[in-house]
Amino acid sequence: MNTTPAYRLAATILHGFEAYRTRFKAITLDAQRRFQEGAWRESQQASIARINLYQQKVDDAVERLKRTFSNGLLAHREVWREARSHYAKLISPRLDVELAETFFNSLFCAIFKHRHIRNEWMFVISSRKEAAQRSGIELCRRRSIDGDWQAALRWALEGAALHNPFADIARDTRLGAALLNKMLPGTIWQAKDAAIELLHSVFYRNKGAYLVGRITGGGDQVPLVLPVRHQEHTEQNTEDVPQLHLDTVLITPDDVAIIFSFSRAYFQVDVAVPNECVSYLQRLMPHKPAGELYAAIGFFKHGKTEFFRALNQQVAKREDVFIIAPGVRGMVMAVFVLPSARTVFKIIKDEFDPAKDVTPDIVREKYHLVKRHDRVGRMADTQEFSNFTVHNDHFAPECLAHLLEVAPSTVSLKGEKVVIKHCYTERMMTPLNIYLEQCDDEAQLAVLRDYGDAIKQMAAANIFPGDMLLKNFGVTRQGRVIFYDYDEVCYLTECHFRAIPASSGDDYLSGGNESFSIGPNDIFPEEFGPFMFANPERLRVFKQLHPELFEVRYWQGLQQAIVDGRIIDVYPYGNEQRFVDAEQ
Ligand SMILES: Nc1ncnc2c1ncn2[C@@H]1O[C@H](COP(=O)(O)OP(=O)(O)OP(=O)(O)O)[C@@H](O)[C@H]1O
Repeated sequence: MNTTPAYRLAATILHGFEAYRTRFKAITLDAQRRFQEGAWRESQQASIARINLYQQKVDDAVERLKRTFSNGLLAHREVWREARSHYAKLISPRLDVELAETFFNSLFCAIFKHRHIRNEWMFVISSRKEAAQRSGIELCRRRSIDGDWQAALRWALEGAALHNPFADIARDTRLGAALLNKMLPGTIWQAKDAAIELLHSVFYRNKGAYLVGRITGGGDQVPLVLPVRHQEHTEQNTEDVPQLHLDTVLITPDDVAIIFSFSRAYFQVDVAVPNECVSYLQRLMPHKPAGELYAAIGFFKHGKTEFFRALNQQVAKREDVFIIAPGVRGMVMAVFVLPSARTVFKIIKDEFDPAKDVTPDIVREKYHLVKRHDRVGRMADTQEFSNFTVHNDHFAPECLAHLLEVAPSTVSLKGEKVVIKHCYTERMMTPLNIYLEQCDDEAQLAVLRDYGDAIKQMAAANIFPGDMLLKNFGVTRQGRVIFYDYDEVCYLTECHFRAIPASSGDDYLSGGNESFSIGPNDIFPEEFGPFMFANPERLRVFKQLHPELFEVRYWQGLQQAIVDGRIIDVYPYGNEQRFVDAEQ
């Protein structure tokens, strides 16, 4: 047996990784039961527990390393070089090699405080070529249509590992087939070789179970997602086994991409070979970076590894340079972008604008809060980086000068390198204020409706954005409005929604009226208008679309629903796409 310190180091890290994977799997596998029983509150807790799990297991493993090895040994980079090579051999039979490598990286970074990030000592580049990782495990089930789309949909639903019965599967498949008839390209609908293919794994999130795959035929393909939910009237009934229904059928790449969006909670889905599942999903959604798909199935740390590798490649291509983010500059964050990578980088400034009542620690805590919370398709996911290092000529000079000026404690020059001690990255969007200046009337109406929906859906998930200015929201390629400025977010239930007393006149905000004092959490929905829109015509349209947002009662009603434990549905597709009520 090999007992060299480097081998024992590798074996100890692997032990830590196995502990993480075992617990991750247990939480994930239990999603089937949670869905079966309609244990929605438990699902929310499981989701948070699984997000926190990674750091807990890294901390445990660091502790173990420190107990087992002397500091001198752990600080010796040559030992890590050897350990890396032992570890690569030890993990080679595994089906999740890439995740195991990321775990090794996490430990290396924890011990060396994110310094010395080099491929010699950790896995900056994966040790494995993709081709070597084919497991031979069957990912999908498949059935030809043979002219009967309803029967194929019945097979799709009944063959999924869902234990509850469908309330009316004939109706579900009839509606599903009718929708496919309307939406599928003729080349597939009429193809003799048309077939449905679905991943064996079921994707669970919130109150939904999603079957994911594709429809092929005539040399063509479309993605396919079948969202399954509990029948509404059985939901509260604890006596009966809840019955199921097919909620809609999604086949456009945009609709499917929205289901897998970076702005949603991660799926609970048991996948035998993560890398093969992600490759399959990428074939359905070619625009989605692998990193986002890893995150979507719960492996957000490995998503960060993939993101970092892709970013390095993009930077090396030198298609463009880092520039200051277009739009209004932040009072708290210095934001720059690499447009070709569709990525923004956010650095906490050394000094905040006096209008801001937060500290750097509060800002970090708010970003962390959002990371753990259900982002309901309305809040961008972020990755956190320490000691992010890039050659200085990758920056536009004015961008680098700006960062050095506003965040000198975070951004520094080391020779020709720019070292950024801490930053967040997230997907680049078009800031809503800029989008509104550029879009036509039809797009304006759609985006104003979605802006209000975004605020309502975050509120239903117990998040109040704090700062609802247009500049704090972005618009995705699919025209969805997403919130990205977290320094003032709080739980909706912590807010105190108030009406302005009739007698307070114009003095109330200045405190001129002594009988009317304002507390730190007081919020006056009647006053939202001028904060949101400088343009009165836009405000008028918005008020017509979302009048309730300006009413105290509306907000208080939502707070009560949250306190009562009513978990409000937020569908990752339009209400008009749902089959519910379709035949009534
Ligand atoms: N994901 C993104 N995509 C595109 N642009 C973005 C993104 N995030 C931020 N920006 C740009 O950077 C600006 C500042 O970002 P952000 O609002 O996060 O900073 P802040 O300092 O917290 O802002 P505030 O002063 O409103 O508190 C935004 O107004 C926008 O123009």
